[in-house]
Amino acid sequence: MTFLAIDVGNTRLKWALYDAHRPGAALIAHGAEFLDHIDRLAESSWAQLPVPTRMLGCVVAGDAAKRRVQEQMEQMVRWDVEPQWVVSSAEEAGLTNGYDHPSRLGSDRWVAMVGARHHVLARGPARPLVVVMVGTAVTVECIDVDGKFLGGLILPGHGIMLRALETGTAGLHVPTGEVRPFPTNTSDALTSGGTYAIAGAVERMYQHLLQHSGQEPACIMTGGAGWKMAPSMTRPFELVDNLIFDGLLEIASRRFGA
Ligand SMILES: Nc1ncnc2c1ncn2[C@@H]1O[C@H](COP(=O)(O)OP(=O)(O)O)[C@@H](O)[C@H]1O
Ligand SMILES: CC(C)(COP(=O)(O)O)[C@@H](O)C(=O)NCCC(=O)O
Ligand SMILES: [K+]
Repeated sequence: MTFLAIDVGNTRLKWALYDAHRPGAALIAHGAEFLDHIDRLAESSWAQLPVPTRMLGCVVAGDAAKRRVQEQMEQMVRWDVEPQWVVSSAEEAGLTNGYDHPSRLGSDRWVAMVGARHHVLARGPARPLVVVMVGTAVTVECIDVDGKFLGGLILPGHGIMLRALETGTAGLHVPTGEVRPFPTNTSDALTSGGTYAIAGAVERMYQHLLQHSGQEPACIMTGGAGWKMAPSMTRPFELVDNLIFDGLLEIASRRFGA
């Protein structure tokens, strides 16, 4: 009973094939493609793959991207698997959704929160939780000790911040710099500005959650650019590579049964 997990973000599609649709399943193969390259998945990365029995994904890159992924799945002659996509809901896998309109919450955020909550529960008692996802955009979610998603921030990721500054000013066209406490050149000033904007926003949410719960939150970070942020955080953050896949496994085990 192989399981294909797919996460279509605004920059890249990430996929992973597991030997079962349950938490802790063994990873058989995985990969990532920029969205422009979705249309060659069938003839490249997926060509030699064992046939998936079930599939579950999350997509925030729009309906056209979703259709292109489904087209690739249809092109796989030996595959006979129905594409299923997570939609954020009021409740899922022990998590409750405090969003004003639960279905408007990005499904990648919802799935990552499911993964993070179960990551904490697998290690000990429930704790309040800050989940940071550093992708095209950055999201910072707060979950209370009972598993209620209280709310979260959306801010621009590194790339968007730099592009916004480049296009919005006359004099900011410089190579990527280093993160410095006291930047003394334009490159370092831009790179440090972006990094500390994110770190500062996260710190603020940590404080909100600490104040709300009266208990130190656990902190988990994920996403393609998470490793860039890790050294600049003000609190100890656990960097988890595959939080979205962990969430998809958790949801799949409930949805598809044993
Ligand atoms: N090898 C890489 N390929 C692409 N983007 C990368 C890579 N390493 C880090 N990044 C950064 O990660 C971001 C994309 O992360 P990702 O989690 O794939 O985003 P999304 O889920 O929004 O598609 C990019 O904005 C880029 O800054
Ligand atoms: C916030 C996001 C753009 C993040 O996308 P990503 O950086 O993962 O590509 C995405 O989760 C989204 O489109 N959300 C819908 C709006 C919301 O969550 O409120
Ligand atoms: K994402």
